[in-house]
Amino acid sequence: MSQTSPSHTVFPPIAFIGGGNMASAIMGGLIRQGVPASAITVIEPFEAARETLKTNLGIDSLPAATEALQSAQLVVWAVKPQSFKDAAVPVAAHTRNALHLSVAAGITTDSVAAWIGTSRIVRAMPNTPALVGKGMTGLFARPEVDAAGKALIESVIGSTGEFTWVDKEEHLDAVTALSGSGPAYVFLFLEAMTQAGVNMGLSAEQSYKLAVATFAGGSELAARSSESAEVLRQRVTSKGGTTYAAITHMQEQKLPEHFIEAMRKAEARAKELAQEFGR
Ligand SMILES: NC(=O)C1=CN([C@@H]2O[C@H](COP(=O)(O)OP(=O)(O)OC[C@H]3O[C@@H](n4cnc5c(N)ncnc54)[C@H](O)[C@@H]3O)[C@@H](O)[C@H]2O)C=CC1
Ligand SMILES: O=C(O)[C@@H]1CCC=N1
Repeated sequence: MSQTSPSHTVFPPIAFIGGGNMASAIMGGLIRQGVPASAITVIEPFEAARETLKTNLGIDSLPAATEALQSAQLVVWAVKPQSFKDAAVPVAAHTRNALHLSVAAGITTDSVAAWIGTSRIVRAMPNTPALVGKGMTGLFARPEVDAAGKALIESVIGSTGEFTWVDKEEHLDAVTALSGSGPAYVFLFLEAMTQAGVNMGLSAEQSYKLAVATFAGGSELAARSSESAEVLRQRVTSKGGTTYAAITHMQEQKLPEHFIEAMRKAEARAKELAQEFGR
């Protein structure tokens, strides 16, 4: 079940560990909901990233963990999986009473709990369309997270788009392969469709516009329709027509099978990340 956040949420003080792409997407959502930049504490060691946060979101960030973290009731972990363990050491002592939200791919909540000394953890897998309020996020809560904690997470993540809860933590690896990495698949298709248009004589600009609008329109039609993607596809595909020629070639080349196999690779990589960078 997909949901969006309730409106008129009052957000408590929130800290972000890591102020890169994903953190910025979530902070942008919070700011759109009316959270003042001054209510957000960010630990971000790299100066260039701190300047970007200031310029884009008006947020002042700190280069290292300080006692300022103690006021945070929610700590959002948005560092790379390989940086998580090192980042946790200086933060943990200040944040044991907070609720924690990790967006790191692969890293299990068992690892996070061992590093930060509390089990009040929600693990999330967002995606970059969160930057424009069109994100899709998978969420998993440990049993130690109560209903109020889950409601807070729904408000924070809901400010970036839609979300769905999974009952088994391992399913977040599937979510990672599907919607977490998924925007990159869309962009790869956009690149290929644009190139095809150029090869057939269209300008790059016009070709890209056609491709982007086709993805957006196809997605919107699927979202609003009660019919399956297969039926919607068949509606476009006149027997012996142009679409039939393209789809038949894709099926003969086993494009769907290759695509499914590629997503298995992403899921497997998420599990490897847990092994490589977990506790
Ligand atoms: N980019 C994406 O599409 C998605 C990313 N994720 C996850 O989000 C996490 C962050 O990814 P991005 O935002 O793309 O990476 P990013 O590289 O843009 O941001 C990570 C930030 O963490 C900072 N950092 C490094 N060491 C730190 C430390 N010790 N303390 C505090 N901050 C530190 C870096 O300077 C950097 O600005 C990753 O774990 C990734 O798996 C999840 C879903 C989608
Ligand atoms: O590629 C990655 O590892 C991260 C997780 C999902 C999207 N980006």
